[in-house]
Amino acid sequence: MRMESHSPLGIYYGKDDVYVYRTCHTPLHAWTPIHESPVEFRDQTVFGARVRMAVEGDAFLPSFRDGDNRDVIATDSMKNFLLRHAALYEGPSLDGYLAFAGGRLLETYPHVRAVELYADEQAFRPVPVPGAEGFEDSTLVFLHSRNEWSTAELRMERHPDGSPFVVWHRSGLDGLHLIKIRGNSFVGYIRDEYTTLPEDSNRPLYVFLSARWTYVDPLSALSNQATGYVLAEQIRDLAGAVFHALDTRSIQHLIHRICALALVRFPQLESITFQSQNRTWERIVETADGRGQVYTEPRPPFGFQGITMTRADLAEQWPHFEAEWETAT
Ligand SMILES: O=c1[nH]c(=O)c2[nH]c(=O)[nH]c2[nH]1
Repeated sequence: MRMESHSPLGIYYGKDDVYVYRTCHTPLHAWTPIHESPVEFRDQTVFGARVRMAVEGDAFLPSFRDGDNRDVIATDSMKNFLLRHAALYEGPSLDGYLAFAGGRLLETYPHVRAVELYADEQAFRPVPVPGAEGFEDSTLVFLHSRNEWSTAELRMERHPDGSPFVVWHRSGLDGLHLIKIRGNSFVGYIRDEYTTLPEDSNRPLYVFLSARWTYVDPLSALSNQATGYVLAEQIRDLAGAVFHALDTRSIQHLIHRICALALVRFPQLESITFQSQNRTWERIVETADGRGQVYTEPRPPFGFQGITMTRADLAEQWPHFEAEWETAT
């Protein structure tokens, strides 16, 4: 999910796909342990990101209108700026790195009115190696994980005194693909002359998920201590645990409960968004022993769902959610 930035003049430019790798970075701690996840920290011996940076400002109009490049920061220089600032960044989080680099960019180039930064984590996890007491994490060899990844995005502008501030910031999780092999139904929907889908009281459900969340205080994620940081791995595990525990009546039902529990578990979050796509496999045949099924990929088109839940939404929609969830699971 890569969004465009829009300046009042409708002009912006920047650099995309800037790959930043930094070794021997400090680990990122999961400051709020939750019942649904064993993850305590993210090893960042290899910290990787694919970054997109876009700048806006009236000062760039002459370059668009007249071909006058005197105020243009070459996008090649932007790439160098991002890479050099990866070495100078003292905090632990991807989000904090973006805020650091964005703030320094605004300080360095006073004619830039706003900067937007987006990053997809390039996850490298230690491989298990045999040690004296069983398997342990290698400190030398890391696996480039092609599975789900964390994201960070923010916009920065400057105060009247010239100092930079964060206009908005979101952390996220992309590429999460979860299959639940039974315990899902989809029944009771409108049946009319357009309906061909049979009701299913026990379907497998394969969903592609992505999430975005905002903090009550962005410094929880952006400061060099990042003492309120929510790891995307925790959101991933929470989504998996909710899927496991819930007899899902639809994907809408599932993502509502995931958002609600995330807000309960992480009081530092202001809102959470989940988007889903229904990729439920097509059932072909039962296995010979009658215990399993053979499936294949579904054909397009694919249904999708989305929800943004704020703390106020949760209080209004379901004031006793936490107690009811604990009782039900
Ligand atoms: O979880 C679902 N929600 C829907 O709205 C829907 N519509 C559909 O055809 N299948 C599904 N599944």
